[in-house]
Amino acid sequence: MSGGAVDTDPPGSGLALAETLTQAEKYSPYRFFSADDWAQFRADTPLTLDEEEVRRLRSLNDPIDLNEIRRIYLSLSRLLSAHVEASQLLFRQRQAFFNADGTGKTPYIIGIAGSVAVGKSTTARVLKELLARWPSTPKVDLVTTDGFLLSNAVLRREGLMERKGFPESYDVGALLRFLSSIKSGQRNVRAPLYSHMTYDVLPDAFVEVDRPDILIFEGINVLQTRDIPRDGKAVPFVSDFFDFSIYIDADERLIHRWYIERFMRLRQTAFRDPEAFFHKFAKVTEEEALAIAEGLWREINLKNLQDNILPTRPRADLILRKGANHFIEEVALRKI
Ligand SMILES: Nc1ncnc2c1ncn2[C@@H]1O[C@H](COP(=O)(O)OP(=O)(O)O)[C@@H](O)[C@H]1O
Ligand SMILES: CC(C)(COP(=O)(O)O)[C@@H](O)C(=O)NCCC(=O)O
Repeated sequence: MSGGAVDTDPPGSGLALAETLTQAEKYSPYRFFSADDWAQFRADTPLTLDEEEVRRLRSLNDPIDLNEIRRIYLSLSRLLSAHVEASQLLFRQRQAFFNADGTGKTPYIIGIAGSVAVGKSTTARVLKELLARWPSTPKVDLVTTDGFLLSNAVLRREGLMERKGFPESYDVGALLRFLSSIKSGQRNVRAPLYSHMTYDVLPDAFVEVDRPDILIFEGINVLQTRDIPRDGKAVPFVSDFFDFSIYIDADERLIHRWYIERFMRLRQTAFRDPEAFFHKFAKVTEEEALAIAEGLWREINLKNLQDNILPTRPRADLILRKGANHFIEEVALRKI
């Protein structure tokens, strides 16, 4: 990441504006933009969503609005359009290089990573809609990695219920088989589904992915790596299948606040359902609920963020850094 020997201090991978606008940017693999500068790159990209559609796409507790789409997401959509077009051109050039006749191009895969409660789902859904409305009307699918979690029965048996979301709680083999099938151009590839209501993977429920032009693959773990074995039997990382990756970032204290606020709102909504796994938390006092949310944050999600998610940030092609209220304040784009 440091780009060779230099006399100065090695660049940090942090995104604090003060740091990024100085010496560090010169040696960093990223170019940094304030949200206002980033917004200029939307050029004449049309706004294809309306206020009502944005309301429908956003998650609980995420105040994203049309202005934020205009400010951040139109430039991102334009950038991704350039990347997808370049990838299609490269594909045709490769075909010519091999004198191959046209087996179709396989899906362009965009990974979206970041902490629990940082708002990955909203970003993924908004991008899906914007990309699908390009003039070329590509088919865009979205898959989330929670479907690849081990079932609660297995997690309990292995003593991993308190480690949900940690690397060992996913069926990594299934994740890799899924992405490998997609990238080899297979049709009707099945991805398992997760329910936040039952807090478990859904038995026998799948979504079928049938050769989309673009697949958005979203989850906390998508940029994670593993130790490489010395016996030459290395298996790929999930991100080896990505054409582009995005990390949604924010100060740990903000994400903490968003997690707690969301939990307290879920108590008044989703947890009210007697079928909900967390229904018991709708019935305790406000103070008890707060203590439970704080415990879940501290013991599971914060640890996972610090140990397994944040360390993957420097692997992303693009980092969207949020400030208070979920609004993006800074953008870092990997130099090419
Ligand atoms: N216990 C829960 N019950 C119902 N919905 C939930 C629960 N936990 C999270 N969600 C919803 O699931 C989605 C994914 O949440 P999460 O994995 O934390 O990612 P992010 O907040 O980055 O999108 C969000 O839309 C969130 O509001
Ligand atoms: C299901 C999750 C691991 C997120 O999974 P992802 O889609 O990012 O793979 C997370 O939302 C979660 O439930 N974490 C467990 C701790 C908690 O209940 O907050």
